[in-house]
Amino acid sequence: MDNEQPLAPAVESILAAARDRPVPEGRVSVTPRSLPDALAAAAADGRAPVIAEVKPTSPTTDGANDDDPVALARAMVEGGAAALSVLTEPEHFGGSVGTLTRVREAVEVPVLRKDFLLAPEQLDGVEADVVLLIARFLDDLPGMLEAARERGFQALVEVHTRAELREAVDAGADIVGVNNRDLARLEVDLDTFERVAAEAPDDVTLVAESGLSTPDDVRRMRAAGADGLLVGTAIMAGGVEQVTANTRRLTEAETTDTETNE
Ligand SMILES: O=P(O)(O)OC[C@@H](O)[C@@H](O)c1c[nH]c2ccccc12
Repeated sequence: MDNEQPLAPAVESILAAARDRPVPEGRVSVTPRSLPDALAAAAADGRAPVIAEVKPTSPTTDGANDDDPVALARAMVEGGAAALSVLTEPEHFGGSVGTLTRVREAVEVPVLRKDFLLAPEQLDGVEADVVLLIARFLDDLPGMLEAARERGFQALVEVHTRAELREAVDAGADIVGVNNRDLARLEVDLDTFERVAAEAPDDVTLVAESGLSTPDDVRRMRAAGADGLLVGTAIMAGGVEQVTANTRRLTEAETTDTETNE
């Protein structure tokens, strides 16, 4: 555990709930859809490689989006999303593992399980193509990475600082997300990705996470080396009838038309 600044109270509360969650029975064994391949295929197709996130609510969002998660997910894929992320944290993000299963059955793109997983047994209980591992919360990151891979998962290791990036790379992470939101103040700063990504080895798949809302943000993160862009709030805004357009606006950020129009 990396103790820089104290965590925000909301994050402490999320972690306490994560520690208390019942351990799922059994053990999953996944045949994953490749996230790096899906991101690369989108980029080769001229689409900005967006991972669109089904996030009904969050500690930094007002209210909740009650639209059907499967309808939202389909709308995101229709808008060109290369992959999806589904919150499964129940108490603070309105997620569930059942939602993830239904979404993964409904789409063909890779699906990331977004949750606060602290121990290997918590990886069980639901299949996903990718699991999120947050470096700051894991005392034994290499152990969690190994446990994830033993079950067939790909792992997206989330970092916020250069020190955490080194930790992730040393642990053998090959997909790294840089969260622009800091877990101490819950504030977003897009410089974070630029600063941290500059230090990443070339063979790591890099994902820029949080706070991306405009085509300019997408182009900025791509210029700084992002292979993927994780976007929740800006895509969820307006509900299901808006989601396809919200997604398309970002996936088309790199086409000539969009650039000349803005
Ligand atoms: O809604 P945003 O700002 O587009 O962010 C999406 C995603 O990065 C964010 O939900 C997130 C990043 N890391 C997390 C860890 C747990 C829960 C959520 C997250």
